[in-house]
Amino acid sequence: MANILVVDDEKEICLFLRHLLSDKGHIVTICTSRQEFDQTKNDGTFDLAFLDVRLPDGNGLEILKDLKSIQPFCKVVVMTGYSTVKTAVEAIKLGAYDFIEKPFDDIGDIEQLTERLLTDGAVPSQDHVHDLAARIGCFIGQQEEMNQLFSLAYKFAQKNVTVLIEGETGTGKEVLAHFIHEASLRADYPFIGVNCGAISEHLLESELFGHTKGSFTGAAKDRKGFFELADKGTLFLDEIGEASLTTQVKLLRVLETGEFMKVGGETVLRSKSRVVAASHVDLHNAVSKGSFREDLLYRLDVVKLTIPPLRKRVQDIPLFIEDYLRRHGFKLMFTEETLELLMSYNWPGNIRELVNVIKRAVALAEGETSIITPEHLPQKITQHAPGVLETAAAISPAVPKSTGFDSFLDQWQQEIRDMWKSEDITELQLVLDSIKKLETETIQAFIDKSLRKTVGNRKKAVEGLGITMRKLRYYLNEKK
Ligand SMILES: Nc1ncnc2c1ncn2[C@@H]1O[C@H](COP(=O)(O)OP(=O)(O)OP(=O)(O)O)[C@@H](O)[C@H]1O
Repeated sequence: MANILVVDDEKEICLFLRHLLSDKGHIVTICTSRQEFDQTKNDGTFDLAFLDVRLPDGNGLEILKDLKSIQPFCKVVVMTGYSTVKTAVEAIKLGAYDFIEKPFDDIGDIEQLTERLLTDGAVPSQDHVHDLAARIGCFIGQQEEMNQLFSLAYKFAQKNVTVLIEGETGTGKEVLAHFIHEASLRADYPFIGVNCGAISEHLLESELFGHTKGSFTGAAKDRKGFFELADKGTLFLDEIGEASLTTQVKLLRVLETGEFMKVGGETVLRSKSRVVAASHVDLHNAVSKGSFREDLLYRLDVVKLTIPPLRKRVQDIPLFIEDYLRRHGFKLMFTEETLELLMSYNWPGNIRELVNVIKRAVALAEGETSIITPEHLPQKITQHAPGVLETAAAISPAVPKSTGFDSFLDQWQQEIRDMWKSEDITELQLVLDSIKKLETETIQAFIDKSLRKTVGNRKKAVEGLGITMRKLRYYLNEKK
């Protein structure tokens, strides 16, 4: 017998849960408002709470924080509608154990969840997350942010919601999508990945939705698309931001209704697969530029998981290497100095780049030595040692550092705002001078950034900047 709290302004939901849970022998306390919750929260100890996230006189997340601080051992399940699933992500970050969607589809699910939560031993812990990750060769590391990310992914994997993964190139978006698939009830069905940016619009539509015989030149027979082949599994749409606007309309339709048609087909088919989408560009920016549909983003962005770049979790690099070497059966050791160099590099290609650097080092050391030293690393990393950066900065001493540029931008904005707000008529020359200053400083800052990135290599810098060497010298005040 357990003490269960139900907080929901919908009386039918409260009565339903009271009926369901007291039938199982539990004591159920009901609050239909924040006010009632405040009056009840200190009445005894609750083992479990079902919380609505939207109350007329309060926010469920505030109640959650409150409840967790007074009764830290009370397990909390939040109840959401489809439009509030995003709030569930917040709730889980704040310590809720799980969420259920209203209206309730399956009473059995609630009974099982209650049973599971009230039987401590059956509560899936962080160990389950790590065990699954290890089984599929997915590294999590020790950083809090990554652990929280994988635990969220694990929880949402079991739900029927679309997941959007954001992260720079090579951060492991596909690896995470695969983890979600394996953690879901769909694990026995296919996991199919497609890169929306790698193929032409026409081919992409045919790959996704299939085509009928004769629908285009070369379509010799009917073919199933990924939505059909994935069946009840997971379809991973990588680089979704690259899909054309026409394909986006069709994707929106499948996500909204589950319906689609083959290219050239006339029969409406239904998809049961779950979509996990990924993008290395910020899709909200793409919406504001008009290259991505807002309604599609709304559909995709139900649960957003953002993978941090490797440079923000360099402490995990030695662990990653250890894990990689163990998984591949290499009996090698990286020296402290080598690890330090790897940790001070900025990894624009993220884990993919790290894997390539490890593979290269292993290949160079093979048959020669079991100790990996800086000699086994590419120059871009050994040259990135502290001191080299200072050399790069010394090349253009007049240039502000990027943080300095940030504060310059703030100051500049303020200066223009002050002129704009001034009651007096502003001399236009002052405005023009200020704009000129912005131009000069911005150019200098971008040049500085490129020189830092190329560790002072001017040839590479001009290639990236798309300017001539002469122009670079001009900007660096070395007019020749
Ligand atoms: N968590 C991880 N554990 C183990 N290996 C990883 C992990 N994340 C990434 N990798 C490695 O990095 C490579 C790139 O990962 P992945 O393809 O998932 O990145 P991505 O973010 O989808 O890249 P892109 O943006 O280019 O599509 C993988 O092949 C894998 O070797």
